[in-house]
Amino acid sequence: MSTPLRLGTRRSLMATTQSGIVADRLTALTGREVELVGVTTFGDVSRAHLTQLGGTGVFVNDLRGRLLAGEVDFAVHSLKDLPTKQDERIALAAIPERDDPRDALVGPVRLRDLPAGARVGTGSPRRVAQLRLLRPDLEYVPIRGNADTRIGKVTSGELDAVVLAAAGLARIRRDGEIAQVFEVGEMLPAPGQGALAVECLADRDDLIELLSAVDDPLTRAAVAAERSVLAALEAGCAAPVGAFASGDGHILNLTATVVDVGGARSVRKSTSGPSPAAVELGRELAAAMIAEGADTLMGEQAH
Ligand SMILES: NCc1[nH]cc(CCC(=O)O)c1CC(=O)O
Repeated sequence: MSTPLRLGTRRSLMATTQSGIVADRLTALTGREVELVGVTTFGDVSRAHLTQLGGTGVFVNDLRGRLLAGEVDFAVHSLKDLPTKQDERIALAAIPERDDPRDALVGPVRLRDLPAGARVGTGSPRRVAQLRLLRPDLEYVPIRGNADTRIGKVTSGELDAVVLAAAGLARIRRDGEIAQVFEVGEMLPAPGQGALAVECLADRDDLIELLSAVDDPLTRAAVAAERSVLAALEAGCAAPVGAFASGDGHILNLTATVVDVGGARSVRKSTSGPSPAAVELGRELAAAMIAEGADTLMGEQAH
């Protein structure tokens, strides 16, 4: 009997749910037991300073610190929170099959049925920018906090609706309150949205091999293309950049957009190409978008 693998996870419901799903799938496929190790990250204890600390990257870095310290064997992150530049000491050992990549509106009615002037909460420039294209007559209110806190502002009447990732809502079992799931054509998700990243130390070859059991090559190719767009635009997770790719393992279809935060102008382009060239596909699409002025839309805050 081998010892259980230690999976480091934040203690939030969303984090423990997604860690538990990966743990169960790994055990089912490999027979290896997994033990969840709850970790309180620096980002969890000093939420107020999250903006100064550099957004969700703090959670990722804290869990990576536990890997480097040998306290846990592997970690599961929301892929869209990973910086585009990989730490070479850490291996992205698996990208499991993606959940719903789309954004969702939590509120009483669909976006088109909200009255003019309705207050819609979202902290994401990407969502605000695309929502402004759909409904320029609404008021967009920046909000922070976890998904429960955000939904609470609708329940309390402080806001009329909030927009969150459908996958995250499902993981905290609040998807019953979704009034509308946006089609990717009307609201491009963040690169990697709905996907998970399984990381361990880069020098643990046996563990990387074991974790590859939960890897999904179709998802891996799609998110590689999406993240390549983001990297080539030199944009971070707070940039008004949406990207979505899907494919059959041979051909990958990729669409990306950059919208100026005022929602007045946008650049949007699609392409397709062979799946193994996912990274090049994303890079070329970004270059074509920059040629159409995408970089001038991002503003200072995107860098
Ligand atoms: N930035 C926070 C974050 N990171 C991952 C998710 C949702 C789940 C996912 O995209 O996999 C969320 C919340 C949200 O955007 O609504």
